Amino acid sequence: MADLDSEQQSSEKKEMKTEKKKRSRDKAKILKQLAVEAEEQKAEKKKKKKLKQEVAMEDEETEAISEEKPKKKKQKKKKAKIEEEEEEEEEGDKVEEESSGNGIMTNETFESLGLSDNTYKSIKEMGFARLTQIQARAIPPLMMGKDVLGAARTGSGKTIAFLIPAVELLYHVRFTPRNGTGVIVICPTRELAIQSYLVAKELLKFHSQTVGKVIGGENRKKETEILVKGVNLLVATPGRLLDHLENTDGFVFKNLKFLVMDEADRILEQNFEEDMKKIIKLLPKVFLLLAYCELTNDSIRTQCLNFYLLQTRQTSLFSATQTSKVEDLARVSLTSPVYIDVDEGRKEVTNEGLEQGYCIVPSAKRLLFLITFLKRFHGMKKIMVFFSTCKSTKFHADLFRYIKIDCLAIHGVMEQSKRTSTFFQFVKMETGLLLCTNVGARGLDFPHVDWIVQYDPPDDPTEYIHRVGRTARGEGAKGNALLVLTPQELQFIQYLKAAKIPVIEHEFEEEKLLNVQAFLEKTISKNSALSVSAKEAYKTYIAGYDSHSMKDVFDARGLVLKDVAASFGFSSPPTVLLKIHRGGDGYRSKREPVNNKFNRARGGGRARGGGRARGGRTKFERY
Ligand SMILES: Nc1ncnc2c1ncn2[C@@H]1O[C@H](COP(=O)(O)OP(=O)(O)OP(=O)(O)O)[C@@H](O)[C@H]1O
Repeated sequence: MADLDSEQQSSEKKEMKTEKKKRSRDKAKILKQLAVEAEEQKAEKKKKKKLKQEVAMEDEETEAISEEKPKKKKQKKKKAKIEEEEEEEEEGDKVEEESSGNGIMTNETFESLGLSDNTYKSIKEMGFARLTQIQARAIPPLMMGKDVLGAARTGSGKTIAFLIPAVELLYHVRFTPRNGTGVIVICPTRELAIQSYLVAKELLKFHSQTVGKVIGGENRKKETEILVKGVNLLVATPGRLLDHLENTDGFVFKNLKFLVMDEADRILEQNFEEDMKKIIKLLPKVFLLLAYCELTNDSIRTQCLNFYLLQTRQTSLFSATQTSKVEDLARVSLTSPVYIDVDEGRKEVTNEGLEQGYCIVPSAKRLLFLITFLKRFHGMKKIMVFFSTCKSTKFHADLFRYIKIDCLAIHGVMEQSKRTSTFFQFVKMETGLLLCTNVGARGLDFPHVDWIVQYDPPDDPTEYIHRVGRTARGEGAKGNALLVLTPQELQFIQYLKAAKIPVIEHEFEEEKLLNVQAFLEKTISKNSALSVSAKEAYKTYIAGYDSHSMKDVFDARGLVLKDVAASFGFSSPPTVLLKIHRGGDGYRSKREPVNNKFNRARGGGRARGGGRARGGRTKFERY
């Protein structure tokens, strides 16, 4: 037996060694490539800066002698101001980079946490040795039973920061299936719930406690069967969780001890708010029962009884961005919460390895710009492109496939099985293209994404932060982000800067665009399926635009329909019924004031009312 063990151990060691070698080889390869890219980018930046200075000088001269239209002049002024700020920031950044470290890791080890052997074994298998900052600061108080409000940048390991204490709690209280659910983790999207469920499953691999998920779009009957058998750690999306809480007999949740809201600011936005209120009302607030009958050691039993029966349900809220709503909930519902803001005082809210740029593209040229970009990087990089509506995502996917740009797509009006398989397909890809709505914006941990392209602008800086957070995740990781704005939308850059998001301008080079507008128009007009898809996309794009909450920047009244139509492959605007709210309160309510990160300005939180708000109007699907 001992021989077998040592044989197994040595073969495990060998496997680990080979795996480690492979990883460090991959890493070295990536680092080498990144170094080359960084050099190229540096040279490119220098060239651009010089060019900008020359253009600025020329502009100044022409401005002095010409009588420009006031609107154009205003835009130019705005641009100049932004450029000036960019340069100042670049200088400032250099000083900051030199003076402060930018890592997310600590020197603390998982061993130092005093975890159960089985949890520790899983963590070792996952390849983690040291704690990230949020883990070092959140795990100890959570394991002491405290409520935690945790904020840390995207990709910094928040998931296991709350899952490790959850697993440890279930283990120490000795939960069994018949005790039902002891931990619920609520996630805003189905894909994120699947991802977190898989991490929880890995952490529970050597434990006896059970794990499950309930998410919209999946087979409800199967979920019911699993819930009735007893799921100790349950990951859920809000709507489906509420459904089971209200309607599933045999779902035991009276023993709930720990509730986690991942992406809490999103979960507390308007379209989840009603569900969340009901969920919180239904869930127990005080521990009622423990698995103490199964404890054999009397003193431990007494300790557990004393400790846990006095406790209220532990609650924890996590996100990279926080809004006043999260703080309000924390104030009302959490018991003496521990506030952890890992990135307090950082000059930037996004990751250091992220190169962020924007490009001012005239509305009529947007599609050509995107196709030119994709043709350049397609097949060599892993790219995510964000659209504002489901129909627009679908149309672009249909079109790209037709013109032989392979792509995947994820949006809210797809069958869940297709969504899930697409999600896993993109996880596995080394290079590839994923078109998506904001279902892809939060929490998803696709490895090694090179580019995030925001083809349609985000609703606000908060959404921007989460979208770009799909790249440059983890210690030392790099990535690129590109925001496409029309000249009328330039003002959005000011909001990004106010939210501490560093973006630089990339020159729009019209002469470099692929000359395929006529080809696209012909292709779309000849293919009836594409044509219908394009019309739907065009219509929802305008409806989405009209409902934008930042009306000072994204005002549908400023759209030139002929140009918008061109970006959907039409030679003239198609005949569709458009309802633009000229007075303009849209379907989505105003943004919350910028008030993130525990009363510190960070991104712009905002309540959403778009999409299929419960009981509200169904206008178009944004997710
Ligand atoms: N201690 C660690 N050491 C190394 N890698 C880690 C560690 N903890 C987590 N990771 C890895 O870092 C990546 C990002 O983690 P995670 O998805 O939890 O980030 P997050 O903070 O929740 O991001 P987001 O805000 O986008 O949801 C994952 O691939 C995860 O496996």
